[in-house]
Amino acid sequence: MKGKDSLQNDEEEASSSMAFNKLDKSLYAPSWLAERQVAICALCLACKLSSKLQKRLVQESVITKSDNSPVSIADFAVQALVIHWITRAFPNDHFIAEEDSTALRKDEKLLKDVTDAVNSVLSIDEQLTDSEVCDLLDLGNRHMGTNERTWLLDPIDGTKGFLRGDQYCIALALLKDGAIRVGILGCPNLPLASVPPNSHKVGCIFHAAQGVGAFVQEIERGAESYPIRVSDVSDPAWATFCESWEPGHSSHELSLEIAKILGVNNPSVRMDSQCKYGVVARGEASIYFRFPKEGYQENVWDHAAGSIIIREAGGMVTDGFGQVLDFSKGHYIMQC
Ligand SMILES: Nc1ncnc2c1ncn2[C@@H]1O[C@H](COP(=O)(O)OS(=O)(=O)O)[C@@H](OP(=O)(O)O)[C@H]1O
Ligand SMILES: [Mg+2]
Ligand SMILES: [Mg+2]
Ligand SMILES: [Mg+2]
Repeated sequence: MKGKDSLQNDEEEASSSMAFNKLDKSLYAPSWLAERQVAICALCLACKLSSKLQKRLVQESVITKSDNSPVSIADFAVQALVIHWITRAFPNDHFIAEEDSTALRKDEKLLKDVTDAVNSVLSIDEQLTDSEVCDLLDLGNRHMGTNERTWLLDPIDGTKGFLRGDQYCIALALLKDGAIRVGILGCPNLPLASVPPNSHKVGCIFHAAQGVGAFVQEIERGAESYPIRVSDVSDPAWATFCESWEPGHSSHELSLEIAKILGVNNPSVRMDSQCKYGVVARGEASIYFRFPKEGYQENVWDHAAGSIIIREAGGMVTDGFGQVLDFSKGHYIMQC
């Protein structure tokens, strides 16, 4: 039988172990290392594939979706490839991705071109069939519970830029328990840095994880990562802002008007895709304005990865009312 003291000891032990558990959690917050490594690997391969496809652009392989936006072989092939890579490492994870297999299931030649493209960057023993490619694509369109680990994927963000031969990126983010935990942007046409010694190297990957920071690296597995910070310019007169290349995606007139009111003197940097978030995260521009037409609802995959990279680089991403963005409600971004 235990005396008072021994009970007291048990209580002390229990409370100290609770304290340890608390301490444990705060000291060893997840760094999402495995997820970052797998996602960076996936994007290295995906960037290799998209660069190859951008070089041999075949305009007849571009189709127009029901919302009038373009989609190419590259969008389908990259989505299938990235989902293939992530599910191999994390078979229970879910996805919300931009594309699906509907068009491919109706067009044998297009499906074959997409499967060939994916297989061109996979080893002989990993080759996928047409039907596996369709199934992988459709994994991006299953509904998930709000607490499930869910990857948000834009296989080619800035498809119009991609087709023009300009900037685009591959955007991947991990949502868990309602918040974005990891974000990766593969930007094959963006210089590694704007200043020497790395300005001549083209192509970079931005990556960030909650509480870990934001980094940039070359598009190469195992390449060294460099920490990045947003600009410390506080006087708008010295600020540079960026905005969409396409005036139909974001009003150039409105951003110019607001820039004038703020006293921004520099001309805007117009660039396709979430590459804009990367440019702001490493301090080459200080503001990203986006003013879509009234009624347009932003997709989660168009901003999730960019947002965490900005936040981890010391910046802020909000809607026009200063509210943080909610990525946890499905395809569309909600205001918190
Ligand atoms: N009407 C409208 N308004 C606002 N945004 C739209 C609109 N239409 C499309 N999109 C989305 O814009 C994504 C491309 O990113 P950006 O607009 O930053 O780049 S761009 O310079 O305009 O190409 C683009 O992403 P991708 O479809 O992945 O290319 C779209 O999701
Ligand atoms: Mg699109
Ligand atoms: Mg997009
Ligand atoms: Mg896209």
